[in-house]
Amino acid sequence: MSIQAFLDFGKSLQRNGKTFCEKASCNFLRKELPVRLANIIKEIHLLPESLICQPSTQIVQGWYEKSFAELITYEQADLTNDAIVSRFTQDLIKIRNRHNLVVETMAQGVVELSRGSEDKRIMVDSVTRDSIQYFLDRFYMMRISIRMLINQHTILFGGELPFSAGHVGTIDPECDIQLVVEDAFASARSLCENFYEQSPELKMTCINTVNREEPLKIVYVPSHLFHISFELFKNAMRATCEKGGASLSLPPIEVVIVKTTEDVAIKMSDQGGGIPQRNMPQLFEYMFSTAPSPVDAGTSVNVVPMAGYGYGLPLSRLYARYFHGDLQVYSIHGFGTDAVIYLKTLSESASEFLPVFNKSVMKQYSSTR
Ligand SMILES: O=C(O)CCCOc1c(F)cc(-c2c(C(=O)NCc3ccc(C(=O)O)cc3)noc2-c2cc(Cl)c(O)cc2O)cc1F
Repeated sequence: MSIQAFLDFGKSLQRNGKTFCEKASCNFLRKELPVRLANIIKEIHLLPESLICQPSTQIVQGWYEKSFAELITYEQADLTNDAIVSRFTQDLIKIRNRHNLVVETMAQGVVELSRGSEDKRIMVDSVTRDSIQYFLDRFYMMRISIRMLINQHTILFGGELPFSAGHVGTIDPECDIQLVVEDAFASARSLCENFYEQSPELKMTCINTVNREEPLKIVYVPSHLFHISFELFKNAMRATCEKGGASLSLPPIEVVIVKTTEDVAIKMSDQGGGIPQRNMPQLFEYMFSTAPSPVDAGTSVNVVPMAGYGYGLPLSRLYARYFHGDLQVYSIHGFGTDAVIYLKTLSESASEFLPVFNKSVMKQYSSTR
């Protein structure tokens, strides 16, 4: 699906009526969701045995198999029966809630593997690490796509409220990029103030090369852009405050947003000291991110780290890539870091970027089986 297709379907409710559209949406989802779940389940089976055998991985696998089994009971259902259509929508809400903690539970499975909870002899070799990195990128991207399909349906038909008026499901047809980025900055800033008792200022420049003097708007999912921006601002503020120490004036975080006919680019530049090039690959690694967190290391539990080895960055890159955008980080060690979010300007070009399951995928795992 492209963002435009999601939008067109949502807008067709006025023309075709809600009941007709809910049946059409059910008919699409009862085929599409089991296919996406089946792809994930097939790929879980290809994981290194050392990860599959972990208790938390087993829990996640069980959730996917249970949800698949529930959805395929609708394969031949009579969708002219309103009660069945309504039950399908309620079951989607139940399935989405069942999977709310998949990221954390899967991360726990990776931690259990790293700690060798089952068998101290398990060392995570680089081939296993690579296949886990490959799997989790695909696994979490598929999860983003499944939750997008379910959320669109449950907001349009399940009585769940859209984020605000004018939105079509989770999509804002006129998403004001500057406002969402400023919102994310404010949220990260209050977290920063609580933790560091200081925070850098924001210096923002907006350039709209398509319609000068107009606000920079595109059709997008504001919650995705907020999630990505919030994560990047947290990192930039952490580096700036850690480097700045108790100095009175911190260098600002400079944001430049540029919209052209092709792309929207959002660059966030900080003077937080940067990272050595040798460390850059680790930023996006799930295995690195799940190293025992500062809290695990015995720090007092009330110390909530600004950025605590979470999956924040790799997941943010998946959100950016989901509709064919990207997230890139350029760091100058000794000076600071630039993080750039790229989004598609045209909603027709912003189509879902889905992992496909085929023979070449199986080769990616073959060396670990
Ligand atoms: O919780 C999560 O998922 C995010 C966890 C991630 O947490 C991090 C974090 F917030 C910020 C940094 C960091 C540092 C740093 O820390 N520099 C100090 C140091 C100096 C020397 C060496 C060395 O010699 O090895 C390493 C670091 N410098 O720039 C950044 C930085 C990183 C990103 Cl992705 C960004 O968007 C903006 C930034 O300013 C690194 C993180 F890792």
